Amino acid sequence: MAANSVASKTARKIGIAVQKAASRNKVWWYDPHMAAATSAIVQRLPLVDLVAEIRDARIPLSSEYELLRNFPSLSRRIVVMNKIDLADPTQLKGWMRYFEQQDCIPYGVNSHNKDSVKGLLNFVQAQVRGLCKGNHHSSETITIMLVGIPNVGKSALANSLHQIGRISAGEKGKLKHATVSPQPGETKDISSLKIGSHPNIYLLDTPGILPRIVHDAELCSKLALTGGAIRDGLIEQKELAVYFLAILNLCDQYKKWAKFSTNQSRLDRKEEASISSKLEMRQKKQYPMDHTQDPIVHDVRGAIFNTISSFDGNLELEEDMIKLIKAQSVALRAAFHVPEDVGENVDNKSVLSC
Ligand SMILES: Nc1nc2c(ncn2[C@@H]2O[C@H](COP(=O)(O)OP(=O)(O)OP(=O)(O)O)[C@@H](O)[C@H]2O)c(=O)[nH]1
Repeated sequence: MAANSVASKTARKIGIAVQKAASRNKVWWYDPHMAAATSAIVQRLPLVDLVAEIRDARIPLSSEYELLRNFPSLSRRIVVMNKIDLADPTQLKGWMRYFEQQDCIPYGVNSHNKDSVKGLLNFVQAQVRGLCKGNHHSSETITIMLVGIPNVGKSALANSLHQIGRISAGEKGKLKHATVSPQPGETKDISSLKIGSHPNIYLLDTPGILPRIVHDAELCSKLALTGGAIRDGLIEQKELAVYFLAILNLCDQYKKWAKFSTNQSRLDRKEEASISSKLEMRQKKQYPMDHTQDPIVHDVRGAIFNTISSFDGNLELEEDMIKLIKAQSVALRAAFHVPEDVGENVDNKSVLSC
């Protein structure tokens, strides 16, 4: 279909560009620490009681952790789809069914949300009880290894589970803190965080690992688009924004953002902002800010809603899709408050985080 062709052509272009840039500069994404971490993980994998593979809920297939393919006999394994706040709920249900059919135990979570993490903790504890009951385990200590590609949120999840697990077990003492960062490759060593007592449950947070070379160009562009696994600088930001808008323009996601359109009264939005900022204040001490409450995110969502809903072209046609994307670039510059004298090469990546 012509409309899809804008998205897929751009995806291919981005993927190939990433691969070329990576091979030309011999940088790829396989940092030296990944080689050391790989052997440390491979040594420990058969020794842990449970493996939790963390994937990005938006791209659960593309964020597969390749290392686990070498351990087909590893039965004690769960697939945790993190960042569900950024994923399409309907698609997520489909992915849950898909993983169940693959004989995996799937779970969806938002590691920035306390209730969601509590749900995961209960789920993990139930798995641990199952292990103990089935006589798979006799010791007082259970270890769970968190594995995944870079930036899927392993450390964020480890911190939240550690914090909630310690509080619910009534344990005092200083909390540990794994490094969380929007840049990939920040976790360089394996660290252990306690998340439960009776039995003691320890999480091993591991550095994110990607395959040394990614041959599939479209996979490269998906990893680049979801922002994180592949380092900035290898990707042409403008192409990435076009790819993102082409995908967004083809789905119904924007309809949810009518409330951010310029037609909604400013008063309603102010009231909404004040309620959410009170909520935010309460949560801020323990959890990172929920990006969906950011006024710029509201403006960006409003701009996207306005441009798509007022567009009367045929998105099946490539030229119309490009016309809409051009109109969106103008509207988004305003939403991001980009001064008029700043040229075309603005960092378009910020739109991806909205
Ligand atoms: N929206 C959203 N962001 C998340 C979530 N979990 C983590 N993040 C963000 O994703 C980014 C990466 O999180 P990390 O915990 O550092 O990821 P990691 O997998 O440990 O990364 P590496 O150290 O590269 O292996 C950070 O900016 C987090 O705040 C989530 O559930 N929702």
